[in-house]
Amino acid sequence: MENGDSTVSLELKITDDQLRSITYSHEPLTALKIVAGPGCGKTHTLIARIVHLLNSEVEPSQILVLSLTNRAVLSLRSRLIDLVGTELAQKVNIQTFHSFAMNVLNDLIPNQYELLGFGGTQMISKLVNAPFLKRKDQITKLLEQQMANRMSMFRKTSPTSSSNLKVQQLIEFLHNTNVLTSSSIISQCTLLLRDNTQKLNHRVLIVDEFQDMYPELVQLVAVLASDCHLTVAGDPDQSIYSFLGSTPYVLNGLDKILPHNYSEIETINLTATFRMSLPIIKSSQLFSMFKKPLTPVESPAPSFLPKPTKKYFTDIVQEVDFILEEISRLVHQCGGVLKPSDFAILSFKNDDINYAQSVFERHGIKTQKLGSSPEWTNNELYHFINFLRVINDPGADYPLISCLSIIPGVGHVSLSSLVLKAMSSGSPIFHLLKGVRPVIDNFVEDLNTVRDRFFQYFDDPDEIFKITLEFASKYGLLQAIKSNPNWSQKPDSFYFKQLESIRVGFHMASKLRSPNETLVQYFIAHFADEIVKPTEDAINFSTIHGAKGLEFPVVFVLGATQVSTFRSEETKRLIYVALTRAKQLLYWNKYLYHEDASEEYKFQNEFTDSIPSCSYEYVKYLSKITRRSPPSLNDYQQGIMAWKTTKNKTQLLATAPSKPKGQTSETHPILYPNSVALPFMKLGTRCYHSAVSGLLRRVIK
Ligand SMILES: Nc1ncnc2c1ncn2[C@@H]1O[C@H](COP(=O)(O)OP(=O)(O)OP(=O)(O)O)[C@@H](O)[C@H]1O
Repeated sequence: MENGDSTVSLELKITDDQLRSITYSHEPLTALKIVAGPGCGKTHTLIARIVHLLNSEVEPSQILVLSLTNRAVLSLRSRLIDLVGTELAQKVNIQTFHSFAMNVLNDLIPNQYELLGFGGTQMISKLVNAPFLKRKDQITKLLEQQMANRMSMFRKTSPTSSSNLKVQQLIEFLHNTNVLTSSSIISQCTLLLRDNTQKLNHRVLIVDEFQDMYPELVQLVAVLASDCHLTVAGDPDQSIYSFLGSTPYVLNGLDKILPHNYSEIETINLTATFRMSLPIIKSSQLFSMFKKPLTPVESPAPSFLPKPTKKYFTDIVQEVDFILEEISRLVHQCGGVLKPSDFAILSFKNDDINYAQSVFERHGIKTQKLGSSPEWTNNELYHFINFLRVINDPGADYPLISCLSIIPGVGHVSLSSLVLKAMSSGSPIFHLLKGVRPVIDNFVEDLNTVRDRFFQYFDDPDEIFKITLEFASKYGLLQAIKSNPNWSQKPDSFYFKQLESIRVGFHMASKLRSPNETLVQYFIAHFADEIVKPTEDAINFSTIHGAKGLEFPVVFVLGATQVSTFRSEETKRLIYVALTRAKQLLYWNKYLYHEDASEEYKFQNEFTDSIPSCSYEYVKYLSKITRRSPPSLNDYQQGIMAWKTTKNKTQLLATAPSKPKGQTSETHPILYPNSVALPFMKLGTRCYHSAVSGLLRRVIK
């Protein structure tokens, strides 16, 4: 394609099937479906296809690429940048479904829509005081039903006292304040686009991870595909969002989703995997529903590749101790070929992963939690953003009521009567606060003082962060944190690290904002895009959902609390995703007292109960996978000896050199106009501690 006077060229190693997928026609009303197992290069192929499109006179802005998570979007963007450079890659429209839908809503309707976040569901449960509305999923489900029907079905079940806010009034309040749930954002966007598709100018729509499309997303894809070319990629065995309504059969049913005027739908299967060793392929195939043929690109596979290890534990304490010692052994016996970032510990449940991470941190080992949105947006620290928004604009009802809902001493009656008054008078809630409760009067008085300081320092990220944190801490943030039943079990670093990522987010916002917006406006619009780029000196922790699409040389799957492995097909698919994140060494742990007798016999051939040996031959082989120099035979032997003679083996891991000699870790964020990638460990940790440790530590511990 002509881009100024430069031409983009593509030099990649590709298989024949990948080449066919990359160069397949992009005529309007044709579709290409790429079905492939883990590591077969779906993402790799999609990126190469985008480069091919750019070379085929498709303008970058005419390519719309949608995926589910920030992490997937970041990965697609950074891989595209590697191939075509930042300037051209930035022009290709790569977004999550949610940010795309939110942008469409905000472009087509002159309202500032916002997402009902973590704080919102907590606020709602306090506001309506309905016993049937306690859990986040119940609230979200109810709101979605209500928003969809725009009618109250809950008159009978909603509270009857006149001072109570009824559910339908709550819906109206949220509607007036332009608050949407994550799935209603998608459905509202679909409704709008049904009448307005001409406002979008894409010629090609590309959707990655298509197996995870749930009904609302499928409808949006159908509308967006109405007069362009569609390419989708997916793996039915990796469909793990059935709780949102997705099914592994959605790929099969693509023809039923697409408009009738589509002239052809071509399917290309990719079967060569570039990721997993042959023993890992064989073990993971036990969990494949669709039994797709999958072969390693390396053929024949060397005979010394270790089988995955299957270990049994009675509880998670014992299990995590084993993992700690095993990682320490591998790091030392492999003579520098494996670094902490090569290890991933994956689990079914967030609590397990938090526990495991806290044990590692207690031993002084650096860790990082992977996820597709910043961790603090899914816990009590989310309230920080509401305080920030209230300081920035007290007239915004939704963040204001969210803040009021966590102030100790402000109860359901005050909150609901405020909302009802605001609805009947049409005044902003801020104008109605006087005299409601003494604590609210103090809040208003402090808010006015805080706002003076806030606008004085509007361009100073550290001050903005500090002012907001002080104010939020005084009015309920700390109590909200402490109300979490698990707060006392979390390591000291749990909230500190996340606060640090917020503070660094402000720094990034001050660099990335455009001249006509403030750093706070930028931060408010983009905080959810932040994801932490992995660093070399930290071990990775993630839920299986959060590790989707990633790969690591060594993977441990936590299992001691996973009582029944074969409860459902969905669980099998989760296990499949977990096992297939591993390139070389895989540990699948299980709960000792639960035997799935009917299935267990199948594992005998594909797993072993011994730990893999680190022979020199294997270490040299591993060095090719991790692209690090192998140790000399002498260094290797010394590592083995050091391991044998050291008593405290875990301590050995904490003191392991974090970086190979002469090599610096690559922690630079990739800066996109609509994302904030945060290398938070690099930017002034000390300054942050002095800013917040006094504040938080005093109250939390
Ligand atoms: N033709 C190729 N040549 C060399 N490496 C490749 C090729 N195709 C894919 N890879 C590598 O294989 C690995 C897996 O690729 P990719 O992430 O695109 O797979 P995927 O099918 O999207 O995986 P998953 O299903 O787990 O999301 C990556 O490290 C990628 O760089």
